Amino acid sequence: MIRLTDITLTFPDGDGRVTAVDRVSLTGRPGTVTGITGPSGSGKSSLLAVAATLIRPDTGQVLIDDVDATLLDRAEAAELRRTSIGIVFQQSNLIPSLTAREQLCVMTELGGRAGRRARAKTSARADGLLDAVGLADQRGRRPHELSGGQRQRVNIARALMNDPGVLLIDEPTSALDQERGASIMELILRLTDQLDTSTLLVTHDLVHLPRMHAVLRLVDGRIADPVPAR
Ligand SMILES: Nc1ncnc2c1ncn2[C@@H]1O[C@H](COP(=O)(O)OP(=O)(O)OP(=O)(O)O)[C@@H](O)[C@H]1O
Repeated sequence: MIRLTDITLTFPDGDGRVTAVDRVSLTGRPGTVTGITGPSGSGKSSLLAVAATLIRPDTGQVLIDDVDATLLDRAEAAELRRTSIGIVFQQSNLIPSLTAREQLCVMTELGGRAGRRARAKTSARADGLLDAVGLADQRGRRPHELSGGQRQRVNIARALMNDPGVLLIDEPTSALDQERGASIMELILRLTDQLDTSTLLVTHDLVHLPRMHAVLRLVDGRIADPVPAR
């Protein structure tokens, strides 16, 4: 579960400050996808960065599974991200030299689990997730040997490796054609349901909004009129 309460975020802008997010509140419940949409510059990515605990807001509370992330120091926030938040950024940041399977395994190895039994568990989870995203046959391939849609599937599987309660995704379909985009969206909806994640998804692609459980539209950093969702 993720709950953002009364979030305001400003950035320095010349002599003054620009308000990127203006008193926004939202709740993402387990097993649901909440869409965040709005025009360019409306604060979508800024809000997602706050939810990801990557930027501390000027005011407001960021509750991740009942922990207020705004009260944590950098190391504590990094640990919360590692254990509780899966993040899929707009630009794929897969490691070129690693196979799809290794991209996933490296996520739990970062946490320092190294024993033989732990490694077997990591491998089994990686294989299960690659299967779930439809890449069981491609697990030995490196990023340059995968299509854009397949790389996006690896990104999503990797974000789920540590079994996070919260999944944050920025523009997952922007680099894909309509058919591949629709299939990535189906995948996100299915995994959200199966793994019971609280998923927040930034998109300006209106065709996907009716599939989401809730939609929040930002204009100039503020929540605008509600958009019909399913
Ligand atoms: N690091 C930064 N420093 C200064 N201003 C910033 C910074 N990041 C974002 N902004 C400003 O905050 C506002 C919101 O930007 P943000 O990137 O969150 O919008 P967005 O809705 O995600 O846009 P897009 O759809 O184009 O990605 C904009 O006015 C932007 O110029």
